[in-house]
Amino acid sequence: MAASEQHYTLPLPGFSKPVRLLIVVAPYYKDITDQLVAGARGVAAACGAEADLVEVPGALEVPTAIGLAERMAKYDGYVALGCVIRGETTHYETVCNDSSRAITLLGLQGACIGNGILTVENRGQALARAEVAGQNKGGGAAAAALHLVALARSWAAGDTKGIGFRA
Ligand SMILES: Nc1c(NC[C@H](O)[C@H](O)[C@H](O)CO)[nH]c(=O)[nH]c1=O
Ligand SMILES: CC(=O)[C@@H](O)COP(=O)(O)O
Repeated sequence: MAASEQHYTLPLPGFSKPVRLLIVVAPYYKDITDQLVAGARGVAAACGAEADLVEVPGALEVPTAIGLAERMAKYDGYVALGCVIRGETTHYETVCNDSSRAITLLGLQGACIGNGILTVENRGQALARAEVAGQNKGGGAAAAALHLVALARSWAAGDTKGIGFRA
């Protein structure tokens, strides 16, 4: 897969203090989310970050797990992974909208979260986006979380010329 189809860039190198990520995965479609997890772990390893993993039943529980973990203040960032495939009813909209909105709200409250919950029409779309050799959306979500961690750390250190700012 051409790297150009993997729509993310790794955060700038050089985390001086180890980064601890928590991957929260909803293995509703485990064969698909296993690819997302592999992609996220690959990016975390490439950036020297540690990554723990917890499972929840479905995408609707992912933000709750992140909120619980954030209160423990044990992790620097979070990778939300899952796969939501449209069914016969409107429940698809609920699962997609409520999980993504809750994750966004947690981010606005200061949690560094990359959202790799796929919201797709069918398995083919899911596989194309989950496969590490494909669009690697799990890797992209991990990169997003790490970018936010780097940004938060650079600003906390008073560095406004680092990541996120351009001279
Ligand atoms: N249909 C999908 C779900 N549905 C389950 C919900 O996420 C939730 O676990 C349930 O409503 C209990 O609160 N979850 C997915 O991750 N993917 C789906 O396609
Ligand atoms: C995304 C969903 O919740 C969906 O898979 C549930 O299927 P259905 O709408 O047919 O009940």
